[in-house]
Parts: sequence; C-alpha cells; structure tokens
Amino acid sequence: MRLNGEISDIDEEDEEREADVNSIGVAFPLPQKLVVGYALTSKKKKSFLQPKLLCLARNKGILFVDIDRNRPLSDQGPFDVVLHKLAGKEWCQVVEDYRLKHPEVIVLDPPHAIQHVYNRESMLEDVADLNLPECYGKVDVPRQLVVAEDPLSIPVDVTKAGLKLPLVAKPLFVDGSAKSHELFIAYDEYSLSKLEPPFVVQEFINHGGVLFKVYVIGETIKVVRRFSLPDVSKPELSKIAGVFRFPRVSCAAASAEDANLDPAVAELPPTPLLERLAKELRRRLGLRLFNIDMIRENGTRDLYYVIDINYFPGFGKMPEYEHIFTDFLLSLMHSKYKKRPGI
Ligand SMILES: Nc1ncnc2c1ncn2[C@@H]1O[C@H](COP(=O)(O)OP(=O)(O)OP(=O)(O)O)[C@@H](O)[C@H]1O
Ligand SMILES: O=P(O)(O)O[C@H]1[C@H](O)[C@@H](O)[C@H](OP(=O)(O)O)[C@@H](OP(=O)(O)O)[C@H]1O
Ligand SMILES: [Mg+2]
Ligand SMILES: [Mg+2]
Repeated sequence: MRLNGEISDIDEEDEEREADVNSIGVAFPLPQKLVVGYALTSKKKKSFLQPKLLCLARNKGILFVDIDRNRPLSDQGPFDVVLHKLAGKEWCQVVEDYRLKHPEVIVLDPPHAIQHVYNRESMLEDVADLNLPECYGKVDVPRQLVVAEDPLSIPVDVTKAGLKLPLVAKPLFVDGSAKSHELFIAYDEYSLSKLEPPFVVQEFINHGGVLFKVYVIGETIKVVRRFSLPDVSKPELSKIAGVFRFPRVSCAAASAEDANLDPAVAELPPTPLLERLAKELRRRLGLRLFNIDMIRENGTRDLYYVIDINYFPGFGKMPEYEHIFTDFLLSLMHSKYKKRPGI
C-alpha cells in the first residue's frame, strides 16, 4: 500500500497477498481508518515499531508511514497523527510550523512541551508544585541545584542549599545522546568541581535498589519494577571519597519483576496515587507519551521521589504496549470526531 509515494509498514509480500485476495473478490480491502506519520531515529524505530505492533495496528486499520525528513512535511500524508522524537532545534521548528498550519493533525507531542522535559531543572518543577493530597503517600523531588558554569563554587553552593551527601550529578540537558545519560555519584562535594557543567546536583535517596517506572500513554498507566543503584550506607559514606561515573545506568538496569525482593521494597506505589500523579503531569506538561521514574525512600512506606521524566521512552519494554498504544491512537480519533460540530 502506498500513500503519496511513502512506503507503509506493509511489506511487499503482504501487498501481494492483499492484492491477490482482493482480485478474486473473496475479501474486502483492509479497513483504513487512521494514518500515523512517524519521524523517529533508527534505534527508536527498531525498539518501538516491532512486528507485533505493526500487525495489530494493521488489523485495527492503523497505518504507520515513515516521514521523509528531506521533503516538506506538508507535502506528505495526509496524516491523522504525527508521532515524532528527533533531536535538534531545526526539527522542532519544522514540527511547530506544521502544527500551526495543520490544526486538524494530532501531533504527539508539541515540541515546546517536549523541550520542557529535556532540561532536568524544568523537568521536575511541575512535580515540586503538585501538592497532591497525601492520603496515598507523599510525592516529592530530591533537592537539587543547577551548576551552570563555575564548578569551583560547587562546595559552597551545596552547603548553602543544604544538600546532603552522597550526591548525584546528571547532565542538565537530555538530548538522546549517551553523554546526556551519563551519571556521577559523588561521596564528597569537592570532587564535583572536576565535572563539566552544565549539570544538576541532586541528593541521592536510598531506595532499596529498586525503581518504579510508570509508563503513561494517554490515560493509561502501567508500572514496572527495575533494578536501580544500591543504597549507600553511612559507614560507606564516611570511608569513601571522590566521584564515580556510571555511563547509561538506567538503560543497563534489568527488570526486577521476577526477582525475589524484600516485600517492603517490592510493593508497588498505590494505584490511586499513580493515577493522580499521571493525570496531573499529563495536564501540566501537556504530554501524552512519557514515563516517570519514581523511587520510595528506604525505610518509609509512603515517601516517594520522582527522579526523572522521559518523553516517548522505550515503550517496547512496557508490557502490552502494542494493545495500549493502538487503542490510544484509536481513542484520539474518536475524541477528534466527537469534537466536530454536527457529528
Ligand atoms: N536522586 C537519586 N537518588 C537515587 N538514585 C538515583 C537518583 N537519581 C538517579 N538515580 C539512579 O540513577 C538512574 C539514572 O538516573 P536518571 O533516571 O535520572 O537518568 P536518565 O539517564 O535520564 O535515565 P533514563 O534512561 O530513564 O532516561 C536511575 O534510574 C536511578 O537508578
Ligand atoms: O524506557 P526507559 O527505560 O525509560 O528507557 C528509555 C529512555 O528513557 C529513552 O530516553 C530512550 O529513548 P531515546 O534513545 O529515544 O532517548 C529509550 O530508548 P528505546 O526506545 O530505544 O528503548 C529507552 O532507553
Ligand atoms: Mg531514568
Ligand atoms: Mg531520563
């Protein structure tokens, strides 16, 4: 099946099969309700556009079409939905201009909203402002400060801000590169002066070595457990000095779903808490596709910290993402048509 010269996810063999069936008149053409243009890195295409997703989508009448970055976006399609995650200011501008010119197309998600979570300072601001009712637990963010340029002033700034050791340093900007996911643990504030700004310095929260990844796709949420960095004990802290580098720590982290964990560590955050958090963040961030990394302070039952928010994360690792994502796309269409006057 071709669409304005674009090749869809249906491969040639499938095309032939479809044509054969249609030519002898024993079946109707597959229903086509929704065209989704995608602009993704090859890594993302591989992890997200898996055969199972494409097959399910096709059965539901959803067609994924690869956007050609070398041609104007408006000349391609027409699309019902544009799904994108590519780095660079130029690309952001292309998508922003397209959104203004084509308000009828649902763009996932608006570039300005994505930029907001590509900065580790603004990323957590909305969580800090939330003030959710505390009936199911308290959600906070670790205390942090931004080191913009002068690393020599860090020890004084850390003391002034009252940050407790150990500390985590993370690059301020997230741009999809391996370097922007490099993390440092500092056992003393002086060692941080060796790092290259800009970065954020955050308090390390002991959390029993398990992290909760809360995936959000529209109104659906799904939480999984992942192994995380181990706790730092007081004796360890007093014995060790220096700063230690962890390249791409979260990506390397394995699933902890089937692990034999201490029940107090393994217990998932309460669903009503996660639902409220996701709903509020969806609204405040203006994003529909993201995940929230949450930890529970070790030794507490209900003190949670959000440490990271990722735009259009690795949904390929989310259980049942194929069904959830395709249903989400269809729901977008339903709400779009419901909004039309007279329909
Ligand atoms: N403040 C903290 N306290 C304790 N552990 C932390 C803290 N911040 C980060 N970590 C640990 O380091 C990991 C990586 O940190 P973070 O999630 O911020 O980085 P990232 O590169 O943005 O990850 P992702 O691949 O999810 O985008 C976390 O998954 C967690 O295991
Ligand atoms: O799903 P989690 O564990 O959160 O990890 C994701 C990161 O948060 C994303 O930043 C990665 O996507 P990009 O490589 O497109 O930034 C994303 O890459 P992927 O989609 O290729 O798996 C993941 O590494
Ligand atoms: Mg993370
Ligand atoms: Mg992240």
